Amino acid sequence: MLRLWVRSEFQRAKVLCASRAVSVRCSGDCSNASARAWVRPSGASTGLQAFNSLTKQKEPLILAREGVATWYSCGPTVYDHAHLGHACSYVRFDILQRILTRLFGITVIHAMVITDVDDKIIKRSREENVSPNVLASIYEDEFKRDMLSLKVIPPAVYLRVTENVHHIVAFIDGIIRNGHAYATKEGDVYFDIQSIGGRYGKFIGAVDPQGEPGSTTKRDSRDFALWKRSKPQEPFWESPWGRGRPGWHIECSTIASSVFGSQLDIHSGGIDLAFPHHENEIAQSEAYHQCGQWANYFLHSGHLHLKGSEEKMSKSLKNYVSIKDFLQSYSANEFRIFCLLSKYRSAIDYSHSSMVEARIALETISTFMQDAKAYMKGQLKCTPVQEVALWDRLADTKSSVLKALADDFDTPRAVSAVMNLVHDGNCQLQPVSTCEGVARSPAVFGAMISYITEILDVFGVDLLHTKGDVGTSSGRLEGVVEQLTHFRSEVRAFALARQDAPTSRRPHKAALYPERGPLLRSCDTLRKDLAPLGVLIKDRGLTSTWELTKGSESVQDEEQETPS
Ligand SMILES: Nc1ncnc2c1ncn2[C@@H]1O[C@H](COP(=O)(O)OP(=O)(O)OP(=O)(O)O)[C@@H](O)[C@H]1O
Ligand SMILES: [Zn+2]
Repeated sequence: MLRLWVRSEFQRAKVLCASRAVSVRCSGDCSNASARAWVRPSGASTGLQAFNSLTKQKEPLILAREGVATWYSCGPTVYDHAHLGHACSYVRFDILQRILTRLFGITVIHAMVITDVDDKIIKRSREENVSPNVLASIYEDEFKRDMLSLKVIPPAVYLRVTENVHHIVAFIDGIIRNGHAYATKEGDVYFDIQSIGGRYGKFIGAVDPQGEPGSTTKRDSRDFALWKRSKPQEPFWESPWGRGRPGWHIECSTIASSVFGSQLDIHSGGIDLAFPHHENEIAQSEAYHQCGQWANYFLHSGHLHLKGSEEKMSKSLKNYVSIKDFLQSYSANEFRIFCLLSKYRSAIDYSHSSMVEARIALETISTFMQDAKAYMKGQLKCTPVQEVALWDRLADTKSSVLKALADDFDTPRAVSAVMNLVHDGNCQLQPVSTCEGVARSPAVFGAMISYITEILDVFGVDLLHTKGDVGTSSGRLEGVVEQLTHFRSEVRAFALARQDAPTSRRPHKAALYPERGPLLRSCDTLRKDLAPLGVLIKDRGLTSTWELTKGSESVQDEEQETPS
């Protein structure tokens, strides 16, 4: 339903954009400096705007094939534990992909490389006294498991560099034949930056392109390695230039091209990869394919820092929190909310207090959902609800969320719209002890519950399993809590039953049965004892509801009328 509504909403914008689109053609002249300007792709507009690092501004997102986005992302270099910096980048892009798929009806075809041969892998494998293959495969498996535990949808394919070296050799050979790379007498191959003239430098920005260290026979200090001759004891492959292994940048150009051919809609990665890695990928790919614009959109995510640190979290700086350690204290849902609360392009500070903020936001939503359900079931009795106003607020929220997400995936704005809806819903749920004859409006709360569940599900936040996040992964355990609460409710209702006639001490109200007092006190004790264990029981008149929390709750004594 949500998707159909969205599609019709964006149909108009789509037609307008498509008619303005300019076609991108392979110029065949990669040295033409004027070809540096970004050209709006031809194809189908999605109605979204995305910030394109190639133009440093928001551009209409236009896909070569209607309803399909080809998406390549640089994966990790697997020589150490995956950390929260990785989590941040891959969860943020996962959220973007879910938005495209679920809200805008776009099929995302996502391919990711795993860098499993590299200087750092070789160095670490020597330190650990294991082979580079074994080391890489241990950390690759761990990375994939960590991504699953963060509920990141896996790409359609993961591709390892070591399984694609034959493609890489052929790709380098193609670049040499096109006149954009050269082999040295030592057996290295370098990209010839001067051969592409002014086309190099899309992402340089403030960075001074010193170039990487390498052979003294490089033609230009900025030339970078496509192929490195192997040193003793290093892994190697045979090639026309002798034994060696691929440079870092060439793996992405080759592997992206082997999956998607000469044209790509979206390329993503952390902002640290923009220069030189993505710059060099573009140079290689356009030199190989002899085209003017290989990838149409580059999306870069901001860095995660430990709060107060200038440096990004990274393996090489050893300033990281591993994903596994993080998940001992917080849940995947909470991490997603933490990510959603900032724009994907912003730098983000990680700290306990920022996680507490995310936790509180999630609990606010969960508590509203529980209360709204209790209201629907008639367990929570409330003053009359302004139903028409709530329906209007719901419709406004849907449209604000959609507008925010179509505007370069503005998730903080979308979450804020949802939180405002929760706030307004809460304001309407004013409990009363009796509601005889009061009109009820369960349907509008049902609609709010459905929408909030659905939009959070789009973001990958699974409210149904929020309970599972806090340590009760088994649905059976939830069943036990349900039964326990039900039993307690019956005992409590029995203890709160009143004697038939008013007594002289309480002439206007029938008294409770004094001998049932201990039962009532036991019900209170059970409620208080369960709270630190993460089970929050709420008594609502004669019935009770429950929800799972993080277990830090302390419960006040209920003002019960204890039988004397
Ligand atoms: N702190 C971070 N914040 C956001 N994204 C990050 C962070 N660290 C790494 N990434 C992103 O994760 C992906 C994989 O990065 P990579 O394996 O190079 O991690 P790394 O820890 O930076 O490693 P190294 O320290 O060896 O460079 C890249 O897209 C990178 O931009
Ligand atoms: Zn890459």
